[in-house]
Amino acid sequence: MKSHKQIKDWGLGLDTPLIIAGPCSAESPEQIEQICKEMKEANVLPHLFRVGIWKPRTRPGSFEGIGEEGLKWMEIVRHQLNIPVTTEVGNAGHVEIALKNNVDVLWIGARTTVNPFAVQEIADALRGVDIPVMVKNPMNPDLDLWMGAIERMHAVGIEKLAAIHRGFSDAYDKRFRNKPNWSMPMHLKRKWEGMEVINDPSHIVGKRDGILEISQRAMNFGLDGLMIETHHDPDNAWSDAKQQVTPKALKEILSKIDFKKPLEEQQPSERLNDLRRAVDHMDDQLLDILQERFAVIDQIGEHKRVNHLTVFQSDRWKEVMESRTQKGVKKNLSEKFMKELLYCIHEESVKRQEKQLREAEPIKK
Ligand SMILES: O=C(O)C(=O)C[C@]1(C(=O)O)C=C[C@@H](O)C=C1
Repeated sequence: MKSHKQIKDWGLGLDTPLIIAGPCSAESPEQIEQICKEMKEANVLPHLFRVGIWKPRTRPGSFEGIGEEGLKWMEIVRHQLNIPVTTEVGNAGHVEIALKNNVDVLWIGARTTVNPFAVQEIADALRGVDIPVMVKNPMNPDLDLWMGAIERMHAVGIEKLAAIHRGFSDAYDKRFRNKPNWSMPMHLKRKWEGMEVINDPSHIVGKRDGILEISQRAMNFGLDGLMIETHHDPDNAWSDAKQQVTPKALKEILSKIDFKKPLEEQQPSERLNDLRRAVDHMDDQLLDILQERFAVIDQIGEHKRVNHLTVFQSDRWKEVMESRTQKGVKKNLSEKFMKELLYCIHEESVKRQEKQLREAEPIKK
């Protein structure tokens, strides 16, 4: 297990669920001042103020960020709100400037995570520096690439680490700007014990509507915080105008979310224990049934071997797939689940039978 420091141990007085808010891009000192003022007026104080200083844009010609000057304006945030500040770094030069300007937390963006050369360059620039780093998922749903970027930070001694789920680029599904993949953060948490994952609904949804829904889903899945782009005048923002919300709207969103309780705060519940015991029992039954099914599959395999039949029987398989899927759907199981389950079972059947053939009939040389 890789040891790292969780958000509460970053020494910044932060805790989960971590709320990060602030504009997509720093535009002017007046803009930063106004956002802080409206956050105070709306009585919504994020734990961490986000700000984009260098913006990786899809096409040249869009606003590419204000640069170092914008970091000087972070004094306004410290003065007005007294909270730490985070910004995105995309190369070693950005790291140097961010550190010089006392940025408290860095994040690595999706377009950078995708490129191990860039990530390594950032890691090398951070060797020996004690600063928290949050790593956004890469553009494409590749868990190893995401983990690899976090590992590169860890390998140079960065211990204060977290991940950010901002969704994945999808050529076909245009319901989202970046489609969420809720199993990916769960796999990350399983593979890297204790890794906290913040959700970025703004980049997932790409517009104001839907931020609440996606934030709630993130909490339902047990994610550890939210990063929501916030601007005093979203429609006139220099970047991501459609997806930013006002401080007042942020307050409303946060007040509607049902933040789930951490495990340690939950009351031990007899009802939950009873239900879990029932599940344990049913899982045992499922395993017995699977064991029996594969015992029959092995007998069919032997029959196929003796009679020189192929392992894969497409007509039979089609029939099994269709009839079981229909039955499953009638029992309120989703078609997608049925297909994935049956596909998995079939794969295993075919592998077992092929292994039987391989082991029973060594090829004569
Ligand atoms: O019916 C067979 O021939 C089987 O071996 C069983 C089975 C299955 O798992 O249901 C496995 C492989 C075949 O492609 C079709 C079906």
